[in-house]
Amino acid sequence: MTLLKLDVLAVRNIQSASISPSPSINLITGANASGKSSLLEAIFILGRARSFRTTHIKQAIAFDQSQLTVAAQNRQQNGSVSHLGIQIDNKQCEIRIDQENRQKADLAYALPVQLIHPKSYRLLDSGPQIRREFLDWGIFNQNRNFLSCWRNYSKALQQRNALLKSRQVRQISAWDRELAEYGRMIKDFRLSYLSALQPVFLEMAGYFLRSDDVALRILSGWDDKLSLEQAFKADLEKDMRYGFTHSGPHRADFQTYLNKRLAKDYLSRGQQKLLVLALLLAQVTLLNRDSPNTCCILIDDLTAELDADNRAKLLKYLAELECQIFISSTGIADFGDLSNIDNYKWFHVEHGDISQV
Ligand SMILES: Nc1ncnc2c1ncn2[C@@H]1O[C@H](COP(=O)(O)OP(=O)(O)OP(=O)(O)O)[C@@H](O)[C@H]1O
Repeated sequence: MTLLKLDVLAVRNIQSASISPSPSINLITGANASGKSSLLEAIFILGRARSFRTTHIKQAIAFDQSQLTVAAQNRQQNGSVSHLGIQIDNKQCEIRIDQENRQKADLAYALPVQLIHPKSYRLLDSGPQIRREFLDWGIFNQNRNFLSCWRNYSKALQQRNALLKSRQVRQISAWDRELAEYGRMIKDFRLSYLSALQPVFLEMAGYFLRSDDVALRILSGWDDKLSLEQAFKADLEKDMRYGFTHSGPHRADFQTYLNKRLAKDYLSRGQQKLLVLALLLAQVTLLNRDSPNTCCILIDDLTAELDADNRAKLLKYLAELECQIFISSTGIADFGDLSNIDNYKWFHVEHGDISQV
C-alpha cells in the first residue's frame, strides 16, 4: 500500500490538512506542540481505528468539533487505487472503503500500520497484552486464516466464562473441546510466526546492537506438559472460583533474550529502545519480504528514540526498505545527512497547519 493523498479533519489541533506524501520517506518537522504527533496519530487511526495516545479515541477529536475524519487514496500492491475513510464522533465509528461501509479488520488489512514511538520500549517490560498484540498483528497480516480462528476462540471463551460464572459444570465441559481446538491452532500460528521472525530479528539486532545472540521464547498461556483440554480440566475448580478461564492462548506471552539473558531485566533504556526497534523493524521487514510495500511505518519523535549514530543507521535502513514511512522530529537537522536518501518529502507543521517544504 501507498498513501497517495491524505486528508485529515479535526484531529487534535489539525483542523484541516491535505498532503500528497512520498511513497518512501516523509520527514515531518515542527516545534513542540505544533501537531506532528497528531498527523501520525491520524494515519494510525486510519489503519487501526484507534489512537496510540489514548484509550478514548474521542479525545483525539479537535476540541471545538464533534467528529474527526481521516481519508486517503491508497494505492494497493496490484496498482489499483482504493479510497479509505474513517469518521469518528462521540458515539460511533464509521469506516468506508470505496464508498462501502466496512469493518475495522478490513481497514487494518488495507492499511497495515507499524508504529515506533518514545514508549515503544514498553513492549519489553509492560504486561503481556501488548506483546500478544504485537505477535497477533504480525500473524494477522501474514495469514488471513488467523482472524477467523481468533474470533472463534474468543467467542467460545466468552461462552465458557459465562458458564463458569453461572456454575454450569456439565455445559462447560462441552465447550472445552472446541475452545481447546482453536487454542491449539492459535498456539501453532504463533509458534510458526515466531520461528519466521527470529532470523530477521537476529539480522536487525546485529545491525542495531551488534549482537548475534538474540532469541524469542513463546509462553503458550498454559502448562506445556498438558494439552489445553487437560489444562482446562486441571483448572476447573479455580476457574469456577474466579469466574474466568485461567489457561489458554489469551494468557500467552513471549520473552526476549539478549546474550542468553532476559532483556527486560538487564538492558539499559537505550539498549531496550534499540532492541524493540529491531523487533518492530523485523516484523515489517518480514512482511515486506513476502510482499513489498505492504506496510506503513510511523516513527514519532526520532530524537527521543535514538542517538545521532543510530538515527543515521535507521534512516539508511529505512531508505532501502520498500515501504512508506513517516518520521517526525523537531528540526530537519535531526535527520542528519539526507544527500543519499532519494525520493523523500519534507513537511513542516505549524499550529496544526501542514505545508510541504
Ligand atoms: N483534542 C484536541 N483538540 C485540539 N488540540 C489538542 C487536542 N488534544 C491535544 N491538543 C493539542 O494539540 C497540540 C499538538 O499536539 P502534538 O502532540 O501533535 O504536538 P507535537 O508537534 O507532536 O509536539 P511535541 O514535539 O511536543 O511532541 C498540542 O498543543 C496539544 O495540547
